[in-house]
Amino acid sequence: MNENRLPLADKRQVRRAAWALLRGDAKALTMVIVLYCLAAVAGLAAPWLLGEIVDRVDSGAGIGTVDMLGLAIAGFLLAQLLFDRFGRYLGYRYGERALARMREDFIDDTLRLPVSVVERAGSGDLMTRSTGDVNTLGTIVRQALPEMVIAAAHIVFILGAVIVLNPLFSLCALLMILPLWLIMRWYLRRARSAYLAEGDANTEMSEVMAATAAGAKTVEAFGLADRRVAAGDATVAEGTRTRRKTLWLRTVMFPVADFSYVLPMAAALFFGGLLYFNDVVSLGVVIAASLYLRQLVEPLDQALMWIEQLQQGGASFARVRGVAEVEPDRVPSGDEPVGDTIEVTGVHYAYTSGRDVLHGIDLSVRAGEHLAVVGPSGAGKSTLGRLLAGVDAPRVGAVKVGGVAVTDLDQAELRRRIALVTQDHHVFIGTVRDNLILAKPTATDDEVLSALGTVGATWLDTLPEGLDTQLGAGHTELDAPQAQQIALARLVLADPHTLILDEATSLLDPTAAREAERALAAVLHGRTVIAIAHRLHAAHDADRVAIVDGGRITELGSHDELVAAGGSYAALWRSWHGETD
Ligand SMILES: Nc1ncnc2c1ncn2[C@@H]1O[C@H](COP(=O)(O)OP(=O)(O)OP(=O)(O)O)[C@@H](O)[C@H]1O
Repeated sequence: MNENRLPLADKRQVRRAAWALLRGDAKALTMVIVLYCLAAVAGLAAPWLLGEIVDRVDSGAGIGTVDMLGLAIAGFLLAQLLFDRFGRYLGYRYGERALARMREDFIDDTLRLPVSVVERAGSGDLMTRSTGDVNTLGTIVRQALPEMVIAAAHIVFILGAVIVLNPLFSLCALLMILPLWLIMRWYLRRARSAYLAEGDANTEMSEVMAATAAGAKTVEAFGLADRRVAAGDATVAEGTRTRRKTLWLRTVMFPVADFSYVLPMAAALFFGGLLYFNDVVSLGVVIAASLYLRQLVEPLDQALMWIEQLQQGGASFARVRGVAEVEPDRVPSGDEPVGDTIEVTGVHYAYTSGRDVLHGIDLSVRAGEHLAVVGPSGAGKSTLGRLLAGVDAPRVGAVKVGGVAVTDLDQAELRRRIALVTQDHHVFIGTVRDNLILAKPTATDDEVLSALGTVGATWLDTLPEGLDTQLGAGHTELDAPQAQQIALARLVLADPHTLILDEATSLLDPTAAREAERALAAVLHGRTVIAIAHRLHAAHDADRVAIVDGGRITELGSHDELVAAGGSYAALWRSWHGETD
């Protein structure tokens, strides 16, 4: 497995998490189990009462007794129905609540993940866990779990009833348990890989067919028909082979299971008959025991049906819980920064060990200074930005704010001081207000409006419901400059003293960029700004410019100083200036 992938929870962690999930609503769960047990107990009455009827009629009882016992059977069946109905009702509600708790925990765990871990794992991994795996768990918690508990309650009580009736008959049940256990073990060991292979073969088959159909003209032009037919034949052959394998598994498993189901009843009738004729048990007991053993079939069948799902659920739970097992990438030291100066000393950084992309960066940015970082593609500018913003920690050296390493600060504390602004300006589904107050949950409407005013978001007045306007897919959609203004207004509300801008305006078209830069200028005012810039005029306006090349700062000074020094910045400036002239 890719070492950057998010971890999987091990068996012990899955067990602990499942237990915590079940215990989270213990009262409701107890109630559900009690109702299921009552339903199972009520279900035991009918076979026993039928046996009683036979015994009593055998010993000369009249129609009145039969009527009374028949009525009792009806009563117990009704009770079973009611217990079962309320048990299921509460069980499904319990399942929904457990699922909601699990989803909330998953979101909490996801939000706690260090940014660098998510980036390395890739968002696809997290997406699969939050969709596919959470849905699988939904089916388990909603359906498989209640059905398994119901089945387990029935199995336990039916076996208990058989033992109470006559322990000899419980041996008949064993006749079924052993072959069932063996065949299921045999089946489950092979089923997973066989079904996965069948799925893969199906995918391969449709891909080859689709490619042949899509490229029909090319196939014809180059006379590739025979080769494509051969490729198609090969995938069909593989599809047939894998299907035969799964079919074979089923044709062994189902008959053995079906045969196992009838064994106890047949044995109960055979041995029961012998015992009856030897006056060891009454006819009623034989009938009741045979009916109980017949009753075992349904819950066992259900349990077997869900076992495979539960196995899949276990794998999904390991993936979902794995997110909670990611270690935090920092432990806050509790030190309070003194002042807002940023100091970078002797910083080296490598994405892959042994290959540094920053080779000893020293830099001091005083509070309120505007520093532009320029340099060729791949020079390490963004990497430096990430270290300054505390997303990653340097391999060697230190990045400090007010004398404290940025990665020694608690995440929330760090974001109150330093914010990284990139090209991504996400607008969340929700109202305009929701989109803004996530930067400062306590912000009043006046503060929100003032923040939007600062970044020149005059379009707010044209929205149908002002701050209450719903944004996002299916609602009001904002264009790129508006989305950027939302992002900038969030910064105004969050009010960090330092902003790291990583090409924050480069994705916008030039007209939009000018507008955005005006908004940006309003936000930057009075803060320390480290701007990774494509456009040299941003460098011209900065207090100082740092040229990063090959993972080192090669030039550092004011625009005028660097132009006067006649180095690479001066050359760049001359060529850019010349071009724009
Ligand atoms: N996630 C990553 N994993 C491995 N290497 C990376 C990663 N991100 C960047 N690099 C490498 O680190 C070096 C510096 O990249 P960085 O993105 O910091 O440069 P940059 O100066 O910002 O470039 P650009 O202007 O093109 O964005 C490059 O060689 C790049 O290939």
